[in-house]
Amino acid sequence: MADVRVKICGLKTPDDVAVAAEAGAAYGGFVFFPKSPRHLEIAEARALTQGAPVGLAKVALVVDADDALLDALCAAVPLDMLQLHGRETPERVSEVRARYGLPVMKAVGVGGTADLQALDRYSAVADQILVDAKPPKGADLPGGNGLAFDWRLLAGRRWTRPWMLAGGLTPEVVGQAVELTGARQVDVSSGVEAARGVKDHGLIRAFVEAAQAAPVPRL
Ligand SMILES: O=C(O)c1ccccc1N[C@@H]1O[C@H](COP(=O)(O)O)[C@@H](O)[C@H]1O
Repeated sequence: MADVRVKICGLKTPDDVAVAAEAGAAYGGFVFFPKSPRHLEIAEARALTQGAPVGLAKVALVVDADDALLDALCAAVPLDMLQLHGRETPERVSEVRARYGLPVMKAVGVGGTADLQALDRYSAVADQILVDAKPPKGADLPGGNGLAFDWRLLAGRRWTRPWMLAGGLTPEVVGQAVELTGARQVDVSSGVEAARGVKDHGLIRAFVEAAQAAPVPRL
């Protein structure tokens, strides 16, 4: 059985990057959103990603970014994927894919069955979809809040593109989340932190181990 692939998001230091890679994460996420405690300046991200092991796919997380930001980011930082985590329309997803030539993962917030249609819409245009918890009304961040949604909403759902489960995952619950949803990829930020925006290296290792030990059901 193939391992569950893990993304550790909100990496901010060279040690965060090294520990995520050594632990066996497939993706490292770098956040470009000034309201986030995980926000990086482009120069910081350039230094971090240039030193990253080749096996770790480098994902830039942006929120409703305009072309000026994406131009600067893509010119300076060696990236493997863009994660669009705002209110980007399907048309904008297609535009970003075409303009930058990088795979695009579109995040969709799920709070109830009404949100599931959006997953179908975006899976037609994005390379991957990220199924996250819908942020609470008035939240500063559209993700990275450590909140889970009811994973049973995904029961029996399939998409044509690879997808990743996110939202409130921790080393303790990731196994159950994988078992219930059949996710083959998982993403975590808050659940591997000692304080908001500060990664805990022991928790990163524990998360990757728990995710990779989870039995993925044949759904
Ligand atoms: O991590 C952030 O600061 C962030 C900011 C803006 C949008 C998304 C963000 N993080 C993403 O949110 C999900 C869930 O995170 P958590 O594990 O519940 O904290 C994950 O995909 C992060 O990549």
